[in-house]
Amino acid sequence: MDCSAATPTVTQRDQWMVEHQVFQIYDLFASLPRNAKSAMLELQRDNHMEYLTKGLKRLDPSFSVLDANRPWICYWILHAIALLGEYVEPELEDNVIEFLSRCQDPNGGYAGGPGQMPHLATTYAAVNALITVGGERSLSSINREKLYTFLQRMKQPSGAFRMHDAGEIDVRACYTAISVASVLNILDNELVRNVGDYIVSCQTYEGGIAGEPGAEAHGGYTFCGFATMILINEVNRLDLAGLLNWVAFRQSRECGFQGRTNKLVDSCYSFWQGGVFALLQRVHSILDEELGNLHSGGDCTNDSQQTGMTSDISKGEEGSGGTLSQVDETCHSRLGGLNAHSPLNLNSIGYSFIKQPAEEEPLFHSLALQQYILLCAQVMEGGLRDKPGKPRDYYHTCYSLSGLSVCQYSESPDEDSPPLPSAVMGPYSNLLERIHPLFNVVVERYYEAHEFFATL
Ligand SMILES: CC(C)=CCC/C(C)=C/CC/C(C)=C/COP(=O)(O)OP(=O)(O)O
Ligand SMILES: [Zn+2]
Repeated sequence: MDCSAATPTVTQRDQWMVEHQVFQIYDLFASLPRNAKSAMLELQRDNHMEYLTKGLKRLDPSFSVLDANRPWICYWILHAIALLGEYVEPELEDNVIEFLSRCQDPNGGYAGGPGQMPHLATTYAAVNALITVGGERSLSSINREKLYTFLQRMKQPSGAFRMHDAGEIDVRACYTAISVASVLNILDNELVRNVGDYIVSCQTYEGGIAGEPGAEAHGGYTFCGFATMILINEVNRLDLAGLLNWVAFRQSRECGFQGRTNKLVDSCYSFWQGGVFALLQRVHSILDEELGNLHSGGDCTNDSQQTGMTSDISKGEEGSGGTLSQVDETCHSRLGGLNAHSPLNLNSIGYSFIKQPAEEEPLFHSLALQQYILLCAQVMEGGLRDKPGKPRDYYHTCYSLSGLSVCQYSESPDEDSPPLPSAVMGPYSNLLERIHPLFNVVVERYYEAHEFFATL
């Protein structure tokens, strides 16, 4: 993924061409009889599996040594397979573990390929891929001590992180660092220090979050910044009402999401923007409280008594031992997130977050987004694409399916409430596995990793 090559604002003609192609598909769909409609909406599971498995087999070491993206390809493919509720053959899993171990730098972190420079993005991809494979051999292949040293080295005096030695400082770097530290149970106050200041400085006048201060709000960075703020327990420092307003307007006439204002719809934003909604559903009381403050002039002590907030995300796990959160119910601690008085178990935030039921209905049009993914992004022969006219690829397959899963579970407040058929567009057999929206790994695989690393 080349994030430095952002394309300029689209012309009206580009927009019309995409709308034309998409609406032609919707018109055709509308004209079909019932059974043909349902065939068109069906997730082509077998074809997706064939496309994904072929890709994994091509990852073998003879693949170009210059390719710096292979941990990403592992993650995109393995996660897509996991979303489909499938497993890969043990031999292929062994190849992945062995290959990623060769990408692991002796001084910590994962590079894009063996012998290359460790990088935070490929570290995130490798860790998520190994969690998705699961099992003792896969999880114990991650050198957490060295990884912690790598994260410390990437940490900047300002609090933000660099992607790699002498690399760029941005919101992606903050998210990938905090996400891996959290899931591996090595997150501490030192890594968290001032990250929140940096992310807050990246929230723009539009309400979304940019890659760096002064840049344009974008879905990819908004997801990264928002998820980071939750993982470090400082989410209430963001302007959540502004964020919600910005992301709500990113669902386009074509029913999918665009990444930023005046840009084209693209299926990968089904996750980057859809994931923001999944997170918002679980911090809704904080949003309500911010809105209440706006209207009441800001007496947040009263608001805290009304909503009982604070306690939710930062409470930690019951009975997990160690330093469970006793965050005091003061305005300062809630708005400041971490402070010296709160012995918060930072590493339990991801777990508590997913265990707590969603507080709100989805605030985007879930069925419309599913329609875009199934009718416009799905390639019937296998794989998913950005939009009609584009070729399929593993990145869009992974993030379209992640977004589809977010949609399907968007009305199920917790794990004990499986989605109703009305929440799943097309046949119920389209139902994917549920993800943990802070990390984007299938929730069952996340639990296994959480338990494994909690005991180390
Ligand atoms: C975890 C991790 C590393 C996350 C990365 C998040 C992410 C997708 C960031 C987006 C980067 C970016 C500015 C793309 C714009 O490309 P573009 O101009 O081609 O696309 P656009 O027209 O849709 O904006
Ligand atoms: Zn895309």
